[in-house]
Amino acid sequence: MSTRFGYLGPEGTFTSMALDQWAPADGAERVAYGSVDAALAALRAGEVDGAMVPIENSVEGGVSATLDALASGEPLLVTGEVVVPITFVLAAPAGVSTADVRAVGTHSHAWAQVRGWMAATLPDAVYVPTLSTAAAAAALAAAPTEQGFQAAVCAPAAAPLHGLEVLASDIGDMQAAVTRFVLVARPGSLPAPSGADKTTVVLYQREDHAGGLLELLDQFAARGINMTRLESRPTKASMGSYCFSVDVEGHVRDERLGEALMGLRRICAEVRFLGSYARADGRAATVGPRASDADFTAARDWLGRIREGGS
Ligand SMILES: O=C(O)C(=O)Cc1ccccc1
Repeated sequence: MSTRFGYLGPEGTFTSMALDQWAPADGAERVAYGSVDAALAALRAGEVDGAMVPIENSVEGGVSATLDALASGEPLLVTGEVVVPITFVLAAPAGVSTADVRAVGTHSHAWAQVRGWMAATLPDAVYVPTLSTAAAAAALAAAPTEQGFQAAVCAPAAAPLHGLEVLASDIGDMQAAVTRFVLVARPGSLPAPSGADKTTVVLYQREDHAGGLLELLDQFAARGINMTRLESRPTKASMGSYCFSVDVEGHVRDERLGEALMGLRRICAEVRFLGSYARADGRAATVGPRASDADFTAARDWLGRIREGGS
């Protein structure tokens, strides 16, 4: 049976490029969805076997739609990550020039990354949000006069794909911008440790109290675990109620991570495990002093001995 991958479409989004990178031109079927929520709902419903969604951008930060959809609802697991360099073009149907552009359609994360260029080049242009960058390009190509915008900000490859011409290239404010995408699956078997892994969890506190976040983070720090991302997201239950979405280096099968998660399970109202997966850059985890598997196993063996009256 071939694998079916859902993704934030249509073809030509940065997410579709992440999927190209993850599953290059093998027989896997690809199904485009209009939003992150739709792609993850299709995965939960069993329409697809995996879904590629954007989670974090080096300029604009976390993708709230993805963080929130993973933090609640039927459990899902991240099974891999892909990092894609991001460059943007301004694209429009043939015959439209930069001087004609009064409004620009694109994804909110793309707009945030070209704001400086827009302020300098098209200071009066209005931003029109679309569900993805390629959705703006596809809409312009299908009905150029009905969108309320004359140009789209999208990936360079999306312009020819959707029959648009490039008015300006490389319009991103930060040359080195990258976006991190995750491949999500329904719960099942975990990827085996690769030696260079990351683990993602969402932590829900029991009650608000002084030092509460410090207590959570200390579970990692005390066991020599390096954190690579920390975001607070509203739980949506009431004003001021937050959960914490955290990436740490290592695999749940690592002794230090297993012990940290047990510590968190004791002190949190809920710990949502979102997966252990190979990190895109292949960099091995930085492990604090005396926090290797052998160190933890030796300490546990010692405890076993003294419990039996030994030393
Ligand atoms: O809209 C897209 O092309 C996406 O894949 C989401 C996105 C938007 C801007 C930067 C990175 C990802």
